[in-house]
Amino acid sequence: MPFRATVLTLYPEMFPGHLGASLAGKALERGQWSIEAVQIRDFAEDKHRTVDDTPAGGGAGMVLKPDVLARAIDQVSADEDRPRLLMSPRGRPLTQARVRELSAGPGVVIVCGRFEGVDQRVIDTRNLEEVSIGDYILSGGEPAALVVLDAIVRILPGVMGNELSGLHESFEGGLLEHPHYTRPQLFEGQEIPAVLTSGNHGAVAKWREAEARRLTAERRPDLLEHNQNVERDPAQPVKK
Ligand SMILES: C[S@@+](CC[C@H](N)C(=O)[O-])C[C@H]1O[C@@H](n2cnc3c(N)ncnc32)[C@H](O)[C@@H]1O
Repeated sequence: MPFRATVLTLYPEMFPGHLGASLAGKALERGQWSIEAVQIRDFAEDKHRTVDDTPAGGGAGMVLKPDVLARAIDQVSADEDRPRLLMSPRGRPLTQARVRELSAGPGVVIVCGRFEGVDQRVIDTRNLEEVSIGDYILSGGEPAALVVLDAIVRILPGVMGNELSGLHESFEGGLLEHPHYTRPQLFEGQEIPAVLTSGNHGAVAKWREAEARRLTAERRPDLLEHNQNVERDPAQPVKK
């Protein structure tokens, strides 16, 4: 069964968005994955199709109603084992490791928050996994859902042109990736590092490893602390 994404949103017209273009779009056309955007408002039962209400305890903004959202979730994912994600700045930050797990599964149900967020009881009773895409606030969960799906879809089997290239990315081996160069040999007075054109594959691998470590230490020392035992040959695919 191809990977199946169901997105619950107040703005279904935002999907598939950029995922309808390029390699993800071609894979979508080929049926290698599917996406369905479901309008949460269709599950409101009053004549104004109300989806939000004022926060208990007072304060600014509105909160997505649990009854409406629960009906939507139950309708699209009753009796099945796809993980249910809630896009949320309070969630666990998305990692490439979690992306790999999700891409190996049957699909995902993604709930996009709006306003101040969603009622806590629907998070608890419907077992929603809160996922953040970074420490900043978006106006809604839709762009976050597109980010999560982009990361998943690009590593589905057969989606990327060169399957191996996905194994050499930043984070895959616990390090940021080394810098890249291509022709021309001389650009605005700057040469490609000689080792990369030496034809010595062992030396190239060593240089890439050293550069990956240098960049990681400089920009993301937290990654090195979490991956003290990273021993990686960048010429080899990363073992999962
Ligand atoms: C304006 S935000 C709500 C922010 C919330 N009041 C807070 O302070 O945590 C509206 C919705 O956008 C989505 N969102 C905003 N920032 C996000 C982020 N960094 N990662 C994932 N989703 C995000 C969530 O679905 C959220 O419910």
